[in-house]
Amino acid sequence: MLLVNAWAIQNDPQLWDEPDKFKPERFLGPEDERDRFKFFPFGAGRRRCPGEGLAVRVVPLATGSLIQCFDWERESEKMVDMSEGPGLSMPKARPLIAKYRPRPALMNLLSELQ
Ligand code: HEM
Repeated sequence: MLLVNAWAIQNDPQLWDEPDKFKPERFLGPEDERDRFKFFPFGAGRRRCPGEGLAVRVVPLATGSLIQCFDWERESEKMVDMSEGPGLSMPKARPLIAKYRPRPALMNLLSELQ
């Protein structure tokens, strides 16, 4: 069995400028020009994830809805601990605890969903 260390490639400072920084703009270029073996969250080749099309539509929709509908806060002033725990799917070492409340403009809409 061949196991590719995707984490090492996707965090390699020789491939990425400040790999540990949140810089979504690094992905703004046309998709065709991106190196498919430099960033591959859905794998590569014949066994690559068949759910990619669904995932790239549903994840932004779900995330956007949560941001649009609720105000979010950390539970304290401390920054979120992004340490990784053991496991293949890179779980957070400590769970994220956040506070949220519906945005006033959406109270009526959200109450109709029950
Ligand atoms: C953000 C969401 C997702 C991520 C990051 C992800 C990532 C991956 C990765 C890395 C693989 C292994 C690819 C390889 O071996 O090269 C995989 C395989 C697979 N994924 Fe996903 N996936 C996601 C969502 C989904 C969804 C929504 C579905 C189905 C509705 C799905 C179905 C599958 C299946 C069936 C395989 C096995 C393919 C095979 O072995 O031939 N995935 N996925």
